[in-house]
Amino acid sequence: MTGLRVAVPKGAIFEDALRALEGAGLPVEVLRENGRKLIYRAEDTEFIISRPTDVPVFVEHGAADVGVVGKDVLEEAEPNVVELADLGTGWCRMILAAPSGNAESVRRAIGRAEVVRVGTKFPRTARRYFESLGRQAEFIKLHGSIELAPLVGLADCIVDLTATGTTLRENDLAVLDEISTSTARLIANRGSYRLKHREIARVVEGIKSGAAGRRRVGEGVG
Ligand SMILES: Nc1ncnc2c1ncn2[C@@H]1O[C@H](COP(=O)(O)OP(=O)(O)OP(=O)(O)O)[C@@H](O)[C@H]1O
Ligand SMILES: O=P(O)(O)OC[C@H]1O[C@H](OP(=O)(O)OP(=O)(O)O)[C@H](O)[C@@H]1O
Repeated sequence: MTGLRVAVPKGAIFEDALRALEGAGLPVEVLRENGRKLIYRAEDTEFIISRPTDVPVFVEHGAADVGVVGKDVLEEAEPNVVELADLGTGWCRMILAAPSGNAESVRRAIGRAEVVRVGTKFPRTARRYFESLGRQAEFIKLHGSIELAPLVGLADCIVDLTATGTTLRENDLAVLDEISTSTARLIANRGSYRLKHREIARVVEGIKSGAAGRRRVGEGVG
């Protein structure tokens, strides 16, 4: 019995988010219906299904009490929310990459402080990275298939996520630098965290103990 509204991201981290929320005692089974509904109710918990990048928007504005979102999205959007737990899943890397054949010339261009064109879904993250190098760049905002940009002359390089490396490999792109790593996080609305502290703390505890188990399993691999 939580009385919480929970924002769940569709896409890459949907299943992991369900498993973590389930481990924290939330009645997520209803979300496995596979329909087109956007709101699901079970017991006194409400789940809303949103685009991953919109999860912090719903949470910041109080339209959801808590939500699950990648750290990469939090670093890009810097929403005014409380970050409460690391789910330990949805691991990926934010990288700078360029076509293998151009990788060295792009690296040299950045080294010479030439203004390179960067295709990315994460322009603020990319800008911060170039600023940390003391370099300027032109950022071209895209919403998907970022790897395409340098292959068709839209950009010299990209700042994007990679997990298995398959997309980079199949499109013949090389990693020039790793900017950060990301895993899925539980976030809460600031007001909800005060008003529904006990309910949210219970979810956080459940997720943290589940995440510890997930890390132990992961550590045993390889
Ligand atoms: N290939 C991947 N493997 C594992 N996790 C990933 C991968 N790509 C992204 N992620 C993680 O999952 C989150 C959601 O990614 P997904 O690809 O489902 O979103 P999206 O459809 O691009 O989002 P939106 O449409 O809202 O911009 C990312 O923010 C990141 O934390
Ligand atoms: O290293 P990999 O395992 O191949 O994963 C990397 C891909 O996953 C994400 O794309 P997504 O699937 O979200 O599609 P998108 O291009 O439409 O954003 C990311 O933007 C990469 O393109």
